[in-house]
Amino acid sequence: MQELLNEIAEAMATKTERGKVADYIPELAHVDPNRFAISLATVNGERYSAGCAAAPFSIQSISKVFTLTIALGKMGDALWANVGREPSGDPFNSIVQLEHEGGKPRNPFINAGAIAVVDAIMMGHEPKETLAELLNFVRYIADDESICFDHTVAASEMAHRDRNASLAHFMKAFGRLRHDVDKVLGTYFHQCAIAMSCEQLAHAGLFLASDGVNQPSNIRVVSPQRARRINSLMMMCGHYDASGEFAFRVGLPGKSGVGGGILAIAPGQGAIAVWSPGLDEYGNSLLGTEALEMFVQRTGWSVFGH
Ligand SMILES: NC(=O)CC[C@H](N)C(=O)O
Repeated sequence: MQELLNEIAEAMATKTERGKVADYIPELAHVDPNRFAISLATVNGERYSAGCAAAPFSIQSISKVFTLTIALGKMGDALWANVGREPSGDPFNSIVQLEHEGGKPRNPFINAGAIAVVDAIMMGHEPKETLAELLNFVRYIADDESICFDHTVAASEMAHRDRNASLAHFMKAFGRLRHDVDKVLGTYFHQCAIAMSCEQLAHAGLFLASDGVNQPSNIRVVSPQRARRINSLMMMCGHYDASGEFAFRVGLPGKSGVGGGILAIAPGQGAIAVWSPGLDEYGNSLLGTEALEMFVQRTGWSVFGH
């Protein structure tokens, strides 16, 4: 397995077409597009990495998996009153469907859906309390107390919030958000600005590969049914309007972020985190997807087999 990850990292190092680093959040534009990392954490407790797998990066929308998990823990199926479970077929920051669909976002992984999820988690509390809860959860599932928010990235996104603010205000106008819009956005931007390495992310995702049980601690995080459902949502919606393409090429539940990370879950096998900052036109990591495609071709770990 170590050899395979080395091979993947070497293959990615030779690529000249590396995608485009996100610059609509100016702070993300400074990241070196030549960086690459891959980490695998298996359900048997094995760990393999190649590239700069200990380097933290902005996890961005990958955080939406963690907030969804917390929200389902707090309110269970009541969450679905305000967030749907269908792929949107539109870009991650699109507003168009909200108007026709009563302000209810299609799924928890597009921006509107994630903003609704964070509003649901707040439950009348202040942003800093919600963020402390989120950080504790992420540190717990990654078994790493060093994980932090990158406040510079959060501030950069707050300063350029017009698009996400539009989504939030629009939903609020439909009565979908309970809290003050700026407080919800501040919480959402910090959530997206969590910095993690591929090693930490693969560890954090392991409970989803393991029927809801964190490894190696053997502590249950969610029920097997909930793990299955979160994986289904990642498969159908985790890459926005390129979710079908990702399923076609990789065939694993996956969640991408505009920081260039992807967390992929191979149920019963392990969690794989990849990072390459350059994005394709849908905002998903170009080489991260290629690396995962190579990984499943060689391991046969796609949920659809070889
Ligand atoms: N796709 C993403 O990673 C988007 C997250 C980013 N924080 C945003 O709201 O635009």
